[in-house]
Amino acid sequence: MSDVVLSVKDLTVDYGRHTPVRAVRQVSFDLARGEVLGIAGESGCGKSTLAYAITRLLRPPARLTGGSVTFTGPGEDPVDVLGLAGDALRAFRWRRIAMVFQSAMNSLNPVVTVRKQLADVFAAHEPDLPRKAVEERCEELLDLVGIDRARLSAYPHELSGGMRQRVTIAMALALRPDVIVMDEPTTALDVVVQRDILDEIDRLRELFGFAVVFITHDLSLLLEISDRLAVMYAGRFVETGTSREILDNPHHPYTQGLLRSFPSLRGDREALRGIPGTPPDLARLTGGCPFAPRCPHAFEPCSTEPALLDGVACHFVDERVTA
Ligand SMILES: Nc1ncnc2c1ncn2[C@@H]1O[C@H](COP(=O)(O)OP(=O)(O)OP(=O)(O)O)[C@@H](O)[C@H]1O
Repeated sequence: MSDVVLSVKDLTVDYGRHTPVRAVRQVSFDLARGEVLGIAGESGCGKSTLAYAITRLLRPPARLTGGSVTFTGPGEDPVDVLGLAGDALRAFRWRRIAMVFQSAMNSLNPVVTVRKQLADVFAAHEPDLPRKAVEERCEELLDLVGIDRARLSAYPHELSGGMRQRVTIAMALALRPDVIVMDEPTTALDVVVQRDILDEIDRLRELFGFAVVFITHDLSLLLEISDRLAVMYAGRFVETGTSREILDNPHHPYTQGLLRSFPSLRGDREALRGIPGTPPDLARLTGGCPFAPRCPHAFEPCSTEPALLDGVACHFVDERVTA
């Protein structure tokens, strides 16, 4: 049995047709069953676009223009996710891959009770489930995410931000998916609530064994919760490795800069230094390394874009390795 539940190869997404902006450029990764893959990068680097592409939630003007996404359930044949349509696609979402978005308020309907929002997932995907069984499943889901069952009758605005995010996690868990894609799920929450939710996600993952693609700009948070990490810049993965490798020995100058930009949740206190400059405008990429204008090590070879070799896309690193 393959240990890989999701395999993404050379995925490419453009916005617009005439002068397209390439927001995701040839991204590839394998996600093992039960593993947490963290994807880090600054605002606008294409993280959300990648998440939407994997879950088939892209909307125009975004277009998938290349690559493949393959899902393999335990003991099952691989499924070409990009080829799914209609009922097959609807059945696939939630049941196999679920998504948790940054803003719980945007994914919850403000005029519908928690009970009805959870029950709607079952109505759509398990329409034969009797009412009583649905009620029990909704209660169990709230138990799982640590919310009192009495809150089933609440409307989203009656819950705190942390509770609302727990409800969206409960919804994602409803059909016991194999993969949950989480896009900045804790960014809008204060640090203490953020910590509680991360612990909760970890506990639920231990319990159910789903794999997680966890997306955030906060690299230090990802280092804590991820087995493996991918650092994204200008639509591409520029460094990949285990969290340990990246924490102990970051190679790419951008990864090094990101690590200095966030306070470590553990370890020594160090002065924070941001990365000078701003991320590139994806509509104006020149063909060279997109990080070169901000890079302290930029030199002549950076006028061409480096390939991702042995987990890092950087001419300066390549030169040191081969020197
Ligand atoms: N609706 C749109 N139309 C045109 N271009 C878009 C659109 N949405 C995003 N883009 C382009 O795609 C790029 C990637 O956006 P995306 O939202 O995926 O980045 P992100 O890393 O998730 O950022 P954030 O953390 O701010 O959400 C943007 O920099 C922008 O150039």
